[in-house]
Amino acid sequence: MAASMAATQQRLALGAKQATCGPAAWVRPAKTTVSAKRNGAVIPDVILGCVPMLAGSRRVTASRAPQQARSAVLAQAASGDKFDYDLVIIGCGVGGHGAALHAVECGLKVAVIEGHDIGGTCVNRGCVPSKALLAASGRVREMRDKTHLAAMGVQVGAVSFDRQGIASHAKDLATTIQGNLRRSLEALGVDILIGQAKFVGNQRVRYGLPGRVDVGGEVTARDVIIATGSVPFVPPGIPIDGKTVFTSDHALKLEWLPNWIAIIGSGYIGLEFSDVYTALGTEVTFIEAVDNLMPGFDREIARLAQRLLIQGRPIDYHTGVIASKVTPGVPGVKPVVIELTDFKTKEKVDEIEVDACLVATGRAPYTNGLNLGAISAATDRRGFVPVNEKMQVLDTLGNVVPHVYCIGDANGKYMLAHAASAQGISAVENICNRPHVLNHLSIPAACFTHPEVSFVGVTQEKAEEMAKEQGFKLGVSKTSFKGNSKALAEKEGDGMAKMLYRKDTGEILGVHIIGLHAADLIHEASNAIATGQRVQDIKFNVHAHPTLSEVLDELFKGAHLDAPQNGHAASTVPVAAKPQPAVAAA
Ligand SMILES: Cc1cc2nc3c(=O)[nH]c(=O)nc-3n(C[C@H](O)[C@H](O)[C@H](O)COP(=O)(O)OP(=O)(O)OC[C@H]3O[C@@H](n4cnc5c(N)ncnc54)[C@H](O)[C@@H]3O)c2cc1C
Ligand SMILES: NC(=O)c1ccc[n+]([C@@H]2O[C@H](COP(=O)([O-])OP(=O)(O)OC[C@H]3O[C@@H](n4cnc5c(N)ncnc54)[C@H](O)[C@@H]3O)[C@@H](O)[C@H]2O)c1
Repeated sequence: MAASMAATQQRLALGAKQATCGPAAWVRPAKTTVSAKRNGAVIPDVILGCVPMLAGSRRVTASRAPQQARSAVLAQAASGDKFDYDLVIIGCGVGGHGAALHAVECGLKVAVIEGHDIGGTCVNRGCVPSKALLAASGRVREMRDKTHLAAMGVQVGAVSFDRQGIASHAKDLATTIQGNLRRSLEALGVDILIGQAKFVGNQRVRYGLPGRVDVGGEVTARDVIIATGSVPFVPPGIPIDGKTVFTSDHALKLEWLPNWIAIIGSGYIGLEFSDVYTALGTEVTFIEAVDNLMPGFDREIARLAQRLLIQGRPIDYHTGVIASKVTPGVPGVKPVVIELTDFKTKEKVDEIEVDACLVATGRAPYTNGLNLGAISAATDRRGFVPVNEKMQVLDTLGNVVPHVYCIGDANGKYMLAHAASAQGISAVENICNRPHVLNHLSIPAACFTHPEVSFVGVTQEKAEEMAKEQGFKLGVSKTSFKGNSKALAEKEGDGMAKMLYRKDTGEILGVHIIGLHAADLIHEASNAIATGQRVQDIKFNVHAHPTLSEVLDELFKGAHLDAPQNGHAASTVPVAAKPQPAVAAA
């Protein structure tokens, strides 16, 4: 999203003069244009009197305001088409927003329909506020770590924080980013329609708000993208009271700091909140269904993460158990009671009492009420909308539902903000008849704990399976942050990086990093995978010294193929010899 926001600013600075992609005829009308074409049809000058409105500010309207009605008419007149819009996007989270920006750039006339708040989960209840909490609490942790500071000759007095101040930082940031997103859409002439949308047909959508006859309407579009996202998944037997038993939706408000909190689930949300809570003085107990913590991570990285993020902090854990029953409490008066049941035997094994309980057991698609039956589609058993590799929605028989696409959390392929946005861009490319398939194995992921964990591609366990099945030798290269000058200057030598690659072809299968700024470091690897760079190419990249990026430099240089490959990229020259810390390569 940040990237698309930056791109928006850039485009605005350039005056949004002309579409930078799409068929030459798809030139987007801009304020300064005197004549323009849309989908090949010339827009008469008389209509162009309205064109500035397309590129100008557009307010959210309760009903189809005259301005929106006019632009819909304009779109029809312009294209000679029978549709109000080229593209309607249902849901305006980061996925819908990314798709809308790209569609405008491709010259499409676009509307988004949003039922709750612009920016969706990521901006209002996810990435953005959680990273604000992590930033503030991380600062508290750092400043309270006297040993760490003393090792650099720094002394600090007592460090205090204001809980409400931290909570406000998160809320204010969400509000700011939400406003930025809205303005970026308005400035590009995207119509923002408010209401819950449902299909009437493949190319016809109705929207409105319950109990509000003044809100809503019906629009038609040549293509429709479903981008309705997800909501917290709460297992049966767990009543959410929003005070003592809650999901991330409530936790992000940081309304109070319990002395002791149980976190059900040790995935991304569980880990990031354990980082926030322990930094601010709360003790944590993890309850994890699988036999080990962080089951989604590469095993070696999870073991190191356990040492760096769990041990030495006020955290204990129960693994292989589920919270079969949770009874809410009353803050300061009555504890929350959690019954633990063995995940495999289903026998009750324990009962714990805590001040609060955060349920972080995954997310469920928000696809209710879309009336998918009207387009002969149905969700899968878990509520996700099935799609093919072009993000086209599939019906119950696996056939493409014409003109309907689904991106982001709602299709369940990869529940990350940047994945939603990338899928949106991919869907728009396909809508514009430029076949595009997103390589999901090149999408990076990061957990913003202190230190951070990041990865791209497959885990070592999966790579070993692939090597066995496909009969190739797996290469494993590893480096440590302990050998990196920049990390040592920061007294942050804890961490490692690992690369998995094919020893025969040099193909990079996965890269995993845990350590300072791992979330930023992963992109060299993810971009290499996306662009098909191989070990024998990437090891000639040059990295500034001293930077953390040299952790990856050493990782790439430490990879060895079975047989020397012919040549490397012509423009690269082997880096000048510089002392390289020892690198372990399998
Ligand atoms: C606590 C937390 C932290 C996270 N941190 C990160 C992170 O650091 N990095 C990361 O990559 N990901 C993170 N995520 C995941 C990320 O938020 C999601 O992957 C992302 O928001 C998905 O985007 P989306 O556009 O698919 O859906 P959403 O952001 O959920 O947006 C969907 C929108 O559609 C609207 N909508 C739904 N149904 C309808 C309808 N019928 N009509 C009209 N509108 C409708 C909703 O109101 C919503 O605004 C985090 C999630 C959580 C919960
Ligand atoms: N930094 C990030 O990118 C980031 C941060 C937060 C959330 N997210 C996204 O949000 C989504 C949801 O995050 P999450 O942490 O809730 O889900 P998750 O899938 O990452 O982890 C859920 C964990 O809960 C465990 N679990 C499930 N049911 C359980 C039960 N009944 N009892 C005990 N344990 C149980 C699972 O084994 C798993 O370890 C993720 O898919 C992720 O993509 C991303």
